[in-house]
Amino acid sequence: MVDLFGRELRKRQLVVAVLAKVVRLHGYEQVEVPLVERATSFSEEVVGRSPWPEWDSRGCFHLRAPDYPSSYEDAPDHTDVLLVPEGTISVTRWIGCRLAESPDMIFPVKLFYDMPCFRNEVVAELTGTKRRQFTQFGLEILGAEPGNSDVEAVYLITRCLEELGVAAGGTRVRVGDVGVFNRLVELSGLGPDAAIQVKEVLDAMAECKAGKAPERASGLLGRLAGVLDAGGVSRLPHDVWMGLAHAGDSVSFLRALHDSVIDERLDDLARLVHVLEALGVRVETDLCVVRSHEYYTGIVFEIDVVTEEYSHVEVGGGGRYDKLVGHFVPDGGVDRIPATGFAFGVERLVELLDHLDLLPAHRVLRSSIGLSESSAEKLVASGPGAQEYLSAVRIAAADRAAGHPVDIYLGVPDQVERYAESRKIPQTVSCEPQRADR
Ligand SMILES: N[C@@H](Cc1c[nH]c[nH+]1)C(=O)O
Repeated sequence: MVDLFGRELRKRQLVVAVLAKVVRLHGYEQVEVPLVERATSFSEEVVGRSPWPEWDSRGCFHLRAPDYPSSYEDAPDHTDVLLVPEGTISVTRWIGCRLAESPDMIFPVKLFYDMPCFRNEVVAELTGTKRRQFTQFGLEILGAEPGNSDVEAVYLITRCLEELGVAAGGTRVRVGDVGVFNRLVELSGLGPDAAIQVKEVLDAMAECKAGKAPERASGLLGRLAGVLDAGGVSRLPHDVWMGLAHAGDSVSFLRALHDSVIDERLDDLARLVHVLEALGVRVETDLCVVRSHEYYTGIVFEIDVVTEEYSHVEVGGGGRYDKLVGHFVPDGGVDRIPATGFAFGVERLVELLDHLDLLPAHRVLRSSIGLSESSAEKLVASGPGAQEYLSAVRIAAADRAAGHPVDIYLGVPDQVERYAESRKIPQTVSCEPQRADR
């Protein structure tokens, strides 16, 4: 975990502010959730069988919070909680509880959030953008059937990146459908543990195909063959799994099965791709895109930024999760609230924007969208007296009202110039003491 200050912090704030501006413009409302969440929200029943998050349950920070009933002298009860590893669970828990209070809630509900998340990454794997604390900017559309809501989620990803300066063709969205994966598991008679191993391999293969550490591919294919053999999978489904993992165009392997469930999913996927292309989104289909979170139920996608000289695979991802909200409606009774969404890893975004030179100093310091902290255009050189400060506030008021940041000097008197210089504040004005208004 790191401390952030100055330019680095402002970069992140700028990116989040741009993202928030885009999604607000599209009618999304911000939601803020706590940093801890009950461990029960992440139980296997809710989030599925694969270890959470990212294939290993040790990847979460678990805590036991003591609850003292009425004084610290009382023996405490305990609540098992964890530091949130992502936003979707908390947001769906919130909406589920709200739904119980107001059953006539009007759907869809369009939300976004910007929140710190925590994952206990292995120390040797920590990097500048893979840290144990990171920021997610996410968006959820709750209570909307598959179709246009998926289009909107994916389209907004491209709009967000465009607004940050990434050219439209630079954003690539890889789409798949976990419904296809689930059906193939069923057809090939794979047990739950084997299915999770296969899913993990496909997830990694999707990354390889997208260009991230492609040298892993042959090892992954070997591992897949091993899992399928150990699971006693018969010849045809065996070949389909291998072909799916291996192929650039995994759709044709699946079409060859002539299975109505799979065909229907592929038709929906083709429709989604068609609409996205009409919106100018660069989209590729890859059925190896399955995502690690098991709450997904349908369309899933991963977001890359790929230009001629630069490639960042997976700056974010998302998908449909039609069965999650129901788990959080107290007293049950709600089986399906269709929902979709995505999240960006903000640090990854900052890194790639930096790489593409899209966060130059003037943009970070003099952003037009509300980053005024300490990037003052003017310094009012106030002295230590209260009256001087009141004058300075009056002097600063007009500029501030017009949106120009003004800093009032609060240091020792003979250091004003050094201060202005070191903070690179272009203009310093002195202030004459005035009498305070009565
Ligand atoms: N919560 C998901 C992203 C997402 C948001 N909505 C749907 N999916 C993640 O952390 O990867």
